[in-house]
Amino acid sequence: MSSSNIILTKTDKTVNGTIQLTGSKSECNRALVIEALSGGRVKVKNLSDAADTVTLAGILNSTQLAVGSNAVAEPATVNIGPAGTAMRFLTAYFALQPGEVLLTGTERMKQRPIGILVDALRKLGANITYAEKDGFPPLQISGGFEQQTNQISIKGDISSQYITALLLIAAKLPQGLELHIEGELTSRPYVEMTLAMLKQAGIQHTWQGNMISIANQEFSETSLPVEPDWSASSYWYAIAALADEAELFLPGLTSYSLQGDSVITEIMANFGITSQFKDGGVHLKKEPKPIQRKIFDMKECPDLAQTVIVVCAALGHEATFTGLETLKIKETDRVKALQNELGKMGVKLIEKGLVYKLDCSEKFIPESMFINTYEDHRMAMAFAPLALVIPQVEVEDAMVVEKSYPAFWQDLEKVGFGPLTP
Ligand SMILES: O=C(O)C1=C[C@@H](OP(=O)(O)O)[C@@H](O)[C@H](O)C1
Ligand SMILES: C=C(OP(=O)(O)O)C(=O)O
Repeated sequence: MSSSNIILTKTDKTVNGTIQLTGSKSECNRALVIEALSGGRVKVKNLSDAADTVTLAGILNSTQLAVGSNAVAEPATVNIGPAGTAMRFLTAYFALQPGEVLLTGTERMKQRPIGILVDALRKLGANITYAEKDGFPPLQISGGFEQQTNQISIKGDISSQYITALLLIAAKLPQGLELHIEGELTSRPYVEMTLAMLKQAGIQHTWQGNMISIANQEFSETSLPVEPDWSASSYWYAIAALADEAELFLPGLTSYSLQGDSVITEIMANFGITSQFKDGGVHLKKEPKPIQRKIFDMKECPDLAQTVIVVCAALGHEATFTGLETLKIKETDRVKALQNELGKMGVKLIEKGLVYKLDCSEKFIPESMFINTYEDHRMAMAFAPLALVIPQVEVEDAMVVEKSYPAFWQDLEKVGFGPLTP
């Protein structure tokens, strides 16, 4: 598929089908770093085809080979593209590995803050300098260091990815790590996912109050299976919510998941979507009912925010949203991007301090709508379901979905969204 726009139409408002989702990029990215740190004792199972994961796997493979052949004497430039999670995890990983690396990414990556993580790693003893702007990638990392302390304090309210990055390397630190989380912890389920996966890989921890401790210890010989991506499932829940009738089967998803985004089942129950776990997956069914819930807190599931806000806008449901603070430093400023695009159907997302209110009083359904995507996969995927309520939806830069869900458009085509005109 070319990197051009795509046009979606869906005249028939019924959606039926089976969609096999790719693996969770969050789980995969953790599993890959754990595999690399374990020296191959831990093996990843069901690698995702998300571009961020493929990029990370390629980098870890090539840099491990380079270390083996002593070829890292020359500083290597490592370009992580738009993958924020991988950027943060690799910063900690390369700080530990011997060798010189210039770690960089897209122009947007150079605007995504990393100072909190760099400060923490420097306190541990790591040698990291900023190649351009203080506090932001690219980073010059001179890997391998003598550990200065095992006590680190870190702010918890900007990104949980900094915390995960430190936890992933903690067991390899000679003195282990005692991580004190300052203030509120955002995206908490992602930290829980990290600790659960480390545990599967044989790494024990304690978490008491604001303190997470991991001693120096060995990884076990084991495999880490990766579940399908619950964040990706959210677009199917949105499609079901906007369809007249929907019956969908998503194989491989189970009621117990390491992914906090599995909370989409509870969120979408408010929109009449039932989730039944059987046949080795989840069955979604639409059973129309009035929407009751008025307040949605997205702090623990920020990647679902766009999906849920677009569904509310399309249904004219004037809900209130909290926990959107971190959206401004993701692939784009997602709050601004949502405000711009919802504005094209007369819906406003009004910021009042930390609370956002959806105002649908001037909402209208245009004949066609052009969706700008701001190099953000979730803008493309969250707005695509609008083709069920707007006769024609054109989505800019269709390839953007590759970051986490490369088969998204093909999957839409399977259930009758079309013609998909590249
Ligand atoms: O650790 C992870 O895999 C992720 C953590 C979250 O980021 P923040 O902790 O920055 O909110 C989430 O938005 C991102 O897509 C994936
Ligand atoms: C925020 C996201 O990813 P990352 O931070 O890894 O770029 C995302 O996938 O929504």
